[in-house]
Amino acid sequence: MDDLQLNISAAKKINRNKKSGINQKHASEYKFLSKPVVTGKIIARKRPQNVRNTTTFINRNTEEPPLKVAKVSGAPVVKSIDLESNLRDLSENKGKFKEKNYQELIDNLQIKQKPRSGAWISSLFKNNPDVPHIGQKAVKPIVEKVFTGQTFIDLDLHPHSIANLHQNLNLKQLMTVQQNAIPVILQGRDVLIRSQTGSGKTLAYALPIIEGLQAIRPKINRHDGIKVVVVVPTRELAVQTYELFVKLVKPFIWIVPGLLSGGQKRKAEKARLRKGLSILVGTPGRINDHLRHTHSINFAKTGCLVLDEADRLLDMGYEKDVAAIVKAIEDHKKAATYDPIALIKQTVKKNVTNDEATKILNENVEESKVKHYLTEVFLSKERQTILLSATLTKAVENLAGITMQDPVFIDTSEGKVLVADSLKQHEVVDNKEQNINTKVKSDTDPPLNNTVAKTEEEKIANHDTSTNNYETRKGLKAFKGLNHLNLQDNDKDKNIESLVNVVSKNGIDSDSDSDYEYFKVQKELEAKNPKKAVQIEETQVVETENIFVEALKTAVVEDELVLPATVNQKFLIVPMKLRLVTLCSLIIEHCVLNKKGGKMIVFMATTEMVDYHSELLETVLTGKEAKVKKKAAKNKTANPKKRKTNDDDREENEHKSSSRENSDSDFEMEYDSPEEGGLVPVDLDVFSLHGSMPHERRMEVFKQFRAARRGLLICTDVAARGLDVPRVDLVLQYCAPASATDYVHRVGRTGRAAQVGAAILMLLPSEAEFVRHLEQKRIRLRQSDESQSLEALRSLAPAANNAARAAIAVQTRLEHTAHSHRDWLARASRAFTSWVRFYSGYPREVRMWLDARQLHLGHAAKAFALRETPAALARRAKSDPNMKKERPMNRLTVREEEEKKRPGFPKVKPGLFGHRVMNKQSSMHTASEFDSGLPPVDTYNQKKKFKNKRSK
Ligand SMILES: Nc1ncnc2c1ncn2[C@@H]1O[C@H](COP(=O)(O)OP(=O)(O)OP(=O)(O)O)[C@@H](O)[C@H]1O
Repeated sequence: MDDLQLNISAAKKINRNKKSGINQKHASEYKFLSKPVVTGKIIARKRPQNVRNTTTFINRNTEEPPLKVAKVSGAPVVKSIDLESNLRDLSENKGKFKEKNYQELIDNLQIKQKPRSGAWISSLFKNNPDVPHIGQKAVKPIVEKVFTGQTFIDLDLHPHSIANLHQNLNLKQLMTVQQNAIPVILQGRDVLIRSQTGSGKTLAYALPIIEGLQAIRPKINRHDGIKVVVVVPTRELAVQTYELFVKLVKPFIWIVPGLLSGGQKRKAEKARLRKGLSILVGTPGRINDHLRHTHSINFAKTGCLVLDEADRLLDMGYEKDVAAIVKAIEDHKKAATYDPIALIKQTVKKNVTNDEATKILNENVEESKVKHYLTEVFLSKERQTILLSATLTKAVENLAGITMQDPVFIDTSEGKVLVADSLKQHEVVDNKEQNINTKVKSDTDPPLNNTVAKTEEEKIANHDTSTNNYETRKGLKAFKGLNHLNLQDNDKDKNIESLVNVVSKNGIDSDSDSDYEYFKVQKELEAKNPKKAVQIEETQVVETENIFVEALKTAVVEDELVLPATVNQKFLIVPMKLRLVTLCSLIIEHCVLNKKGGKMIVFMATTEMVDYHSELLETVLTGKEAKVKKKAAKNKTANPKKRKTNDDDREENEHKSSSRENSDSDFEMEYDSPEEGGLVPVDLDVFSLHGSMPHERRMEVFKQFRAARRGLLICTDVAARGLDVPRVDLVLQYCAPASATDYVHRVGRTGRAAQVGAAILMLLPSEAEFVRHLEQKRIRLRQSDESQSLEALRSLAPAANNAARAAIAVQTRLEHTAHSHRDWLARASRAFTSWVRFYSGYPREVRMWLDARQLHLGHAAKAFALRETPAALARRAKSDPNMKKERPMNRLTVREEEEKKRPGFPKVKPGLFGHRVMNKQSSMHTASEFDSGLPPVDTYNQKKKFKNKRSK
C-alpha cells in the first residue's frame, strides 16, 4: 500500500505539471507518506487529504531534481488516472460496495500497479513489535560423555579391523556408545540405542556387524545373499552410511556393501542386486520399490536389520515402507529352507560330499564359537534387530515391542549409561510369581513393587546410577556363557506355544510365529470378541514385563533431550520485517567476516523457501544479479521475439521499464547520495538441499558441501538427520522447528564428535515462549543481543553510516531483485505461500507458541522481500500451476489406492506397552523425501511397449 500511495502522488504530480507547469511546493514534502494500514477504511479516510492537496500538485515545478522524484516505473499516465478515479469511487461510494469484496477491489487495483520498482519508502524499522527479553530459566542440561578413554584394542575385534580404524579412519579412542553397544551387538542381541547426535552411533553398529560377518567360515561371498539390511531415512544418510561400510570392509574384501538410494536407474540397481550384495544400505522407499519390482532381492539370509534414526523412520510416510521391509525379511526367512550342509556346499563351490561338508561345518562352528554369537546369528534363521536414534518416541517403543526379542536398551545420557537387559524379565517374573504365591498365603506381606524394587534389576530400571556401569551389568553377565540361539529358541517356542494356545482356544488356526500374523490374529480376535483379546494382552504383560520395558517407558515419558555440551546454543528474537536482513547479516558475519572461514547450515521450513532464499541471497550477496542480467540481455538479442499473450506483454513492458529505471540507481529515495545504497559483493558459496531436488543434484550438493572448507547450506529438515558434515560451526534455524526433537537433530549437525559448534534459533517476538518449551526438555539456550545482529551488514553496504541504513540498503536490493522479473516474483510468492501453509500446520503440541493467528502477514511479506499485500500474494499462488498443493506421499512407487490398503505397523500393541500409539505427523510438509525416486513401474513398462510398437 505504500507504493500505491506513492504512485498516486507521483501520477498527480505528472498530470498537473503537464497542465500548468507552476511550482509552489517542494517534492520532498510529499515523498515520505506515512504507511496506511491495508484496509478500505483507511484508504477512504486518506483519500480526501489527497484531494485537498490538489492545488499544491497543480503548482509543482517541472524542473524538480530527478533524484527527489518518485518514479512511476513505466506505468502509463492513463493508468494512473484510472487508478485515481477508481480510488475516488471507492472512497466516495464506500457504503455502496456492500455486496462487493472491498478488499479484492483494492488488491486488483494494486496488482495493476506492478511492478513496484525504483524508489521505495522503507518501513523496515517502523511499526515493529518490541523484542521481549525473556531471560533464561535455570536449566541443568543433560550431559553425555562422548569419549571413554578406552581404545578399540580393548574390544574383542579382529586385528585387521583395529589397524584399519587407526590407519584409514584415524580413530583410536572409543566413544561411550561404542564401548557399550559393540559388545552387546557382538552377542547377537537385539539392541535399542539412544545416544546424542554426533556420538558415533553409526560405527557402534557397523563395526560389530563387519566383525560378525568376517568371522563366518567358509568366507561369505556376494552370492550368499543379503546378510545385513540397513534402513535410513534420507538418501544423503544412505550414501554416508554406505561409504563408512566401504571403509570398514577394506581388510575383508569378500564382504560387499551396496547402496539403494537412487542416482541410478532401476535397471542398474537391479543388475547390482543380481550380482549380489552382503550388506544393503538404503532408504525405505527405494528398498521397498525393489521388493515390489525386483525378483533378485531376497532377505532369506538376512541376519541383521538396522533401523537408523528409528523415530524418523516411523513418521507417517515412511512407516508403511518400513513395515513392508520387516515383513519381507520375516516372510523370506520363513519361506527359506535352512540347510547348513547345502549352504556349505554352495559356498565352497566345489564338489564336496555331504560328509566333507559336515566336517567343514563342524570345524567352522568350533571356530565361530570362540568368537561372537553374532556370527552364528548370520548362519541361522534368526535375526538381530538394531534400532538407533538420538531421540525416542512412543512409535519406537511400539516398534521395539513388535520387532525385537529379548532386547537390550542402551542409553548413554548423563553418566547413566543405562544398559537395560530384557533377559532379566525371567527373574522379575519369577519374583512376581513368588510374590503372588506368597500373597495368596498371607495378605499382610509387603506389596509386590516394594519387593521387586529391592532387586538389582529394578535399581537399573529406576536409573539408580550408583551401581549401574558396564562392569555391573547383570544382564550381560546373565547372558554370558549361554548360547544366544538356544535362549532365543526356548523363548520363542514358549511364546509361539502360548500364542498358538490362545489362538486355538479362540477357534482361529494359525501356525505363524511372525509378529504380523500375531497382530492380524489379534485384530481379528478383537473384532470378534474384545474381551478375549484383552485376555491375550494380560497374558503377555505378565510374560514380558521386564527392565527393558521399564527403562524404555521411562525414557519415552521423561522425553528429556540431550545435546552435545560443546554446542553454544542461543536464540535471537527478531521482528518479522527484519528477518531477511538479519539472516543476511548472520551469513556475512559467519561465512565472510570470519577469518577462519565459517561453514553454516540454515534450516528453513519448505522446499520453496529453500529454492527462493538460496537464489535470492546468492544473487544479492555475491553480485550474481549483474551476471544474470548480462546473460539475459544477451539471450534477448539472440532469441527472436515470441508471440505473447496480453498479460505477458504487459509484464514484459513493466519489466523493461523497471530495468530502465534501475540502470540509474535503486536507492534515490533512501539516500542523499545514490552510491550509499551500493552493495559490495562478497565471496560466498551458497548450496541448497531439499527433498524435491533431482537426485543427482542432491548428491552433488551434499558431496560439494561436505568437501567445502567454508560456505552456506540452506536446507529443509531433509538435512537434519544423521548427516555428518565436517567443520560445520554454525546451525541457524531460520524457521522454528516443528518439535523439540527436530530442534535437537538440527542442532546436532554441529558439535559432532566433541567438536565445538554454535546454534542459533531465530524466533519472532510472538514465538519467544517456545524457548520455555525447550527448557522443559532440559535444553538450555541464551538470548542473543538483537541490537548487534545487523552490524555485519555495514561491510556489505560500506557507504551506509550505520547498521540500520545498511539494512535498508540490503532490503531494498533484495526487494528490487525479487521484483525484477515475473519468475522471481512467482518464486517469491510460492515461497511465501508455502511458508504460511507450513506455519498453520505446526503440530498441536507447539501451536500455542507458534500460532499462525499471531502472524502479521504484511510484515511477513516483507521478510520475503515482497511488496504486495498477502491477499494479492495468495491469489497469485492460487493461480500458480507450479505451486504444490498436496503433501507428498510415496506416489511414485505406490498408487494412491494401493497406499490406503497397505498395512503399516499395528497402532495398538497389546501386551508390553499396551497403549495406543499415534505416529507424529512429519514436519516435512513439502518435501518429497518419501518418494523412492524411481518412476512407477507401469509407466516404465508402458514406455517399453510403446518403444516396441514403434520399432515394429
Ligand atoms: N571413536 C571415534 N573417535 C573419533 N571420532 C569418531 C569415532 N567414532 C565416530 N567418530 C566420528 O564422529 C562423527 C559422528 O559420528 P556418527 O555420524 O556416527 O554420529 P551419530 O551418533 O550417528 O549422529 P546422529 O545422531 O546425528 O546420526 C563422525 O564424523 C565419525 O567419523
